[in-house]
Amino acid sequence: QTGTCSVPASSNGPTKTSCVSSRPASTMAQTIKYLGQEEAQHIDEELFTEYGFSVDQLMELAGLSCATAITRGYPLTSLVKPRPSVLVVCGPGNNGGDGLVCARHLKLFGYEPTIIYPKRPNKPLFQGLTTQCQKMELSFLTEMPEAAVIDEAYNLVVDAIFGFSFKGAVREPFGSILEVLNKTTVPIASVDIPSGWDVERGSVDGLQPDMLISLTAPKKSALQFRGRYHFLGGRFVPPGLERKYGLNLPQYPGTDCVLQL
Ligand SMILES: NC(=O)C1=CN([C@@H]2O[C@H](COP(=O)(O)OP(=O)(O)OC[C@H]3O[C@@H](n4cnc5c(N)ncnc54)[C@H](OP(=O)(O)O)[C@@H]3O)[C@@H](O)[C@H]2O)[C@H](O)CC1
Ligand SMILES: [K+]
Repeated sequence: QTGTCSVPASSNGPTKTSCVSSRPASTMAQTIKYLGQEEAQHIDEELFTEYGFSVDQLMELAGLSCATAITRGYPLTSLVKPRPSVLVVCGPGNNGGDGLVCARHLKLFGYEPTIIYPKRPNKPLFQGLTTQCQKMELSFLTEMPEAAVIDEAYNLVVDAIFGFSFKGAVREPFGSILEVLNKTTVPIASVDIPSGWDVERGSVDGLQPDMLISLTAPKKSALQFRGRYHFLGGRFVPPGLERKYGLNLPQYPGTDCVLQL
C-alpha cells in the first residue's frame, strides 16, 4: 500500500504535494489528497455550516459506507466462524456514532454484530442510535472481552473508537481496550483512522488493522496503513468543497458508496 490512488480523479483541483505519496510526477494530478487533522476538522465543520448538512445525515452515510466496505472485504461466505459474528467497539465521539450506524447496517446485511460502547454521550443523537441498535436486537457488552475470547468468538472487530479529533495519550477506559485489540489476531476494520494513531503521523506500535475505511478523504496517517483493504467512503462531498480543499477525489463507480483505493 503506497497511499496512492489508481483510479481517475473526478476533479482537476490542485493537488498538494506535501501530503501525497511517491507517485511519479506525471500522474500526480490524479492523486487523492491526504488531509491533516485541522483540515479534516475544517471540512467537517463546513459540511455542517456552509453546506447545510446535519450530523446524523452524514453519520448515516459514513456508517453505511463502513458496513458496505466490510461486505466487500469480508463477505458472509468467507467468514470462518460458524456464526457471522462481528464485534463493534464504539468510542465517545462521532467516530463511535459511525460505528453504531455501521453495526445497524451490518445486521441488515446478515451479520451478527455485538457492540461495546463504554462511554456514551448524553446527547439525543447517540441515544437515538443506541435505541435503534437495541431495537435491531443487537447485543451490547458491558465489559471488553479478553483478546483470546475475541479471537475465539468473532470473525472481525470494527474499530470505531477514535477518528480525526483524537489527540494526546489515550485515556481510560480506551487505553485498556486498545491494549486488548493490540493482542487480538482476528482482522480489525478501522473507521476513518486506526484508533490510537496520531491522525497525521500514524503509529509504529499501535493497531495494525486489516481494513481502513477513510471517510470523505484519507488523513495523512493513512499513508502508514499496511493492511489489505483501504476503502474510501462518505460519498457526500459537494463539488465546491472538493474544489476549495483540492481533494481530488476519485470517481466512485456507478451508485457505489465505497471505492477501494
Ligand atoms: N466529515 C466526515 O467525513 C464525517 C466524519 N464523521 C466521523 O466523525 C469523526 C470525528 O468525530 P469527532 O466527534 O470530532 O471526534 P472523534 O470521534 O475522533 O473523537 C472525539 C472523542 O474522543 C475523545 N478523545 C480524544 N482524544 C482522546 C484521548 N487521547 N483519550 C481518550 N479520549 C479521547 C474526546 O474526548 P474529549 O474529552 O477530548 O472531548 C471525544 O469524546 C470522524 O473521524 C468520522 O469517523 C461523521 O460521522 C460524519 C462526517
Ligand atoms: K477508528
